[in-house]
Amino acid sequence: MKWVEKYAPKSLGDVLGNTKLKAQIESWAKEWVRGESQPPLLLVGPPGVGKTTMAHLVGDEYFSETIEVNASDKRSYDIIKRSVGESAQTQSLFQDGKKLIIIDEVDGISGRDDRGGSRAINEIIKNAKQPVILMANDPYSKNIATIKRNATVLKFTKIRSNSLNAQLKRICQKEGIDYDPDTLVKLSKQSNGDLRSAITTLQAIVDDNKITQENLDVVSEKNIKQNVFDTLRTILKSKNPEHVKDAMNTDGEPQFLIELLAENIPREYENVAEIARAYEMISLADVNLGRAFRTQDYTYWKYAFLFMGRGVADAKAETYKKFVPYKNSTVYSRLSKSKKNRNLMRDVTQKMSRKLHTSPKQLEAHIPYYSVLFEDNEVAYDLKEYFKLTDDEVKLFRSRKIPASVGKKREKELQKQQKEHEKQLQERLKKQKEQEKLAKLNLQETIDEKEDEIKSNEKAIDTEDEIIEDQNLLDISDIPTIKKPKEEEIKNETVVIEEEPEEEKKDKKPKSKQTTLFDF
Ligand SMILES: Nc1ncnc2c1ncn2[C@@H]1O[C@H](COP(=O)(O)OP(=O)(O)OP(=O)(O)O)[C@@H](O)[C@H]1O
Repeated sequence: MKWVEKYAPKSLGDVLGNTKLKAQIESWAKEWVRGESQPPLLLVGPPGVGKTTMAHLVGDEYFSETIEVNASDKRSYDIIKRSVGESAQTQSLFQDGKKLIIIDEVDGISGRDDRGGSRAINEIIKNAKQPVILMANDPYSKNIATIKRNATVLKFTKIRSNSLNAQLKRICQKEGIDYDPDTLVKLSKQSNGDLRSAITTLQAIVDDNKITQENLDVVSEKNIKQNVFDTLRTILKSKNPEHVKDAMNTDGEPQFLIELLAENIPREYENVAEIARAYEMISLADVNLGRAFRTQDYTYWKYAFLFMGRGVADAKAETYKKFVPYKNSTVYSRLSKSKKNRNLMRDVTQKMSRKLHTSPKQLEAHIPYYSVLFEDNEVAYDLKEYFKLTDDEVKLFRSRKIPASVGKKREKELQKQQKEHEKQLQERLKKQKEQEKLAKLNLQETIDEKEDEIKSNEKAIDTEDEIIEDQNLLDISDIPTIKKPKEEEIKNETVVIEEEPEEEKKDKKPKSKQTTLFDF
């Protein structure tokens, strides 16, 4: 069931906001009940603030019957003339209490329309013998200038976002929906005081019993000026050209509206010919939209809006008074899912690329191979830890969660491995120290040996010195004699040193000679 209806106020006390106006309407109703005729009330204000709701609750609580008509509906105008018109101008035959007449969308009627128009309505309300409540959105519409003079005008204001937020929370709690409080605050703010729009959007964005920021973002992007679901509702529910035109004042993407219409036309329209006509209209809208984009000639844009707005609205012969649960476009919910996946892919590949020193784009191509690796629980756990992935990010590779037991087991194993590693490290250090110690000892030994060697060398040198000294003390006769050169020898500039005979030399050599290290 549509939540705006399910959670509509059941009594005047449940209506949020506009409390002074509520009291004013109640005292007006009480006057009627006391038999005091009152001028009609004209409730004006933005959509979705409870004007219609309040009017109906007043009817339920103070009058015997409520008759509601739409001022812009030709069939409704006939009703006004035939039954409401009469009952509005005459007393009931049976005097069984007053009938409240509610005339909605009076700003949509045109004085030029010969079957109705503001003149007819003015006639009715001037001579009203029954309580009449009229409703309009635009207080400055020239269509209601005369009506305003004949009625008490009550201006409704937007509902505060705090009250909206509280109501949305209540609905979520009653529906057992898992909600993110920040998303509700955001939705309340962007609903711009329109409770109907807030509740409709809330119901549309529920996905898998959850309300997430992402779902809201997908709708919000297309939902800037007029809530796109309200535009959809107006096109499908109304035949009033002015209202449809106003509803088209949405900054949302026209393509999104086309998708929404395509999804919901067969939910609202029952007649096959109407459905065919409506689809023909959105097909023409689509063609013109394509032309607008291709040619950059935005005249086509205007045609696109006319086809999807007036075209679809006029495809029905009469408006349907029934409850219709509109659905968000499946195209966009699919897009929302793929947007979610794209974001996931981007986050994961960025994390992995930092570790692997490769580009995220390249990694994207390898995801299927990683998925195969992720099939094994322990490998999946190790990869998750290594790349520092979150549980949600692991979902990119495998749908099953990594069992908690695997994590505990791997942690224990890792701790054991760490201990083993530390032990090995300690042993290696110990060995290294021992080796260093041994090397030191060897070095000391070599140093000692060398020192001994040096010492013995020094000793040898001392002995040699002694020998040399001894040799210095040898007999002068050992020195070879230098003969005086003859005159002719001097002339030849040659000096002949007379050598001793070898035999004699041998005899003159020292008797013993010590061998030193240097002789080797
Ligand atoms: N003041 C409110 N208190 C509680 N619920 C509200 C209030 N206003 C709107 N709603 C919810 O929104 C639904 C639509 O409100 P309603 O039709 O009364 O708005 P409206 O002001 O008449 O809008 P419109 O001008 O478009 O007809 C209600 O059924 C109810 O669920």
